[in-house]
Amino acid sequence: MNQSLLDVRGLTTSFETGQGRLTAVDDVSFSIEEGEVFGVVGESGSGKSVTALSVMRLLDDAGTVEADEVRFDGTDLLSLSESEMRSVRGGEISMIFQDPMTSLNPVMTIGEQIAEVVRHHGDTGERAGFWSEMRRKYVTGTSTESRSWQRAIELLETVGIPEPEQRATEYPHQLSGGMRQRVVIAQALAVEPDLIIADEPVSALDVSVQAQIINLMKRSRTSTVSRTCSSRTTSASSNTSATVSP
Ligand SMILES: Nc1ncnc2c1ncn2[C@@H]1O[C@H](COP(=O)(O)OP(=O)(O)OP(=O)(O)O)[C@@H](O)[C@H]1O
Repeated sequence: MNQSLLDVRGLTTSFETGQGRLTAVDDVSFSIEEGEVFGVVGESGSGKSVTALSVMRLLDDAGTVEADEVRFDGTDLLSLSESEMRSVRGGEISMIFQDPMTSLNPVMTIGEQIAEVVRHHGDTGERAGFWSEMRRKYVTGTSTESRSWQRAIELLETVGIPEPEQRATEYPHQLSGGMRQRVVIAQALAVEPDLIIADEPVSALDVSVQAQIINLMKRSRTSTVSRTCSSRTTSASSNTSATVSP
């Protein structure tokens, strides 16, 4: 049987509210193939964000998520423990939100924020260990810190930030909105994800910058770092699923 990268069947998410139970996502099913751009479209409040957050298991306790299946690369996401799910979020699936300020730490330079993601990803991948780190530092002369910082600068360059070495030392408030969103994309790419879920990644940006960011995301899909890019560019009514092929 041909397996999709992400298979969602019968996803239903509801919230307990003061006015009773609200069903925000009602029996939604869709599949995303490797390399595919998938868009969810619908009016405001129709459940697009809640769909993405349900798949990522990022809803607070108020939300109840039920589904016949939420399977990513063969793994049933609903059956994973919270720590297993955290490693999926920090590795195979990245999420980009509408407002980059909510994703960035205001008191940390952007270079350090990306480098931290690179280090974390390296840790989960290769599990360096004290002696390998010492060998790297004193025999090859490169520490994990300097390699991850270098990688952060490369990623800033990839997402089109001018003078990346200088920018890497700056804080989020020193960047324009478009640059901040590029930084968030660089962070998302740093984990070399198989799937990027983007929740209106450009709606807070100027029209000309929107086009640049969309093009950047399209390019990342065809590069070796990111095989699949799922993008929610507009809004979907509940019970609607849409597959948009590139
Ligand atoms: N934590 C919550 N508690 C209660 N209701 C919620 C919660 N989160 C979302 N909702 C409700 O779920 C419904 C769907 O919200 P959602 O944010 O998914 O809409 P959307 O399609 O992304 O809208 P928009 O395009 O405006 O961002 C809305 O009615 C919203 O009020």
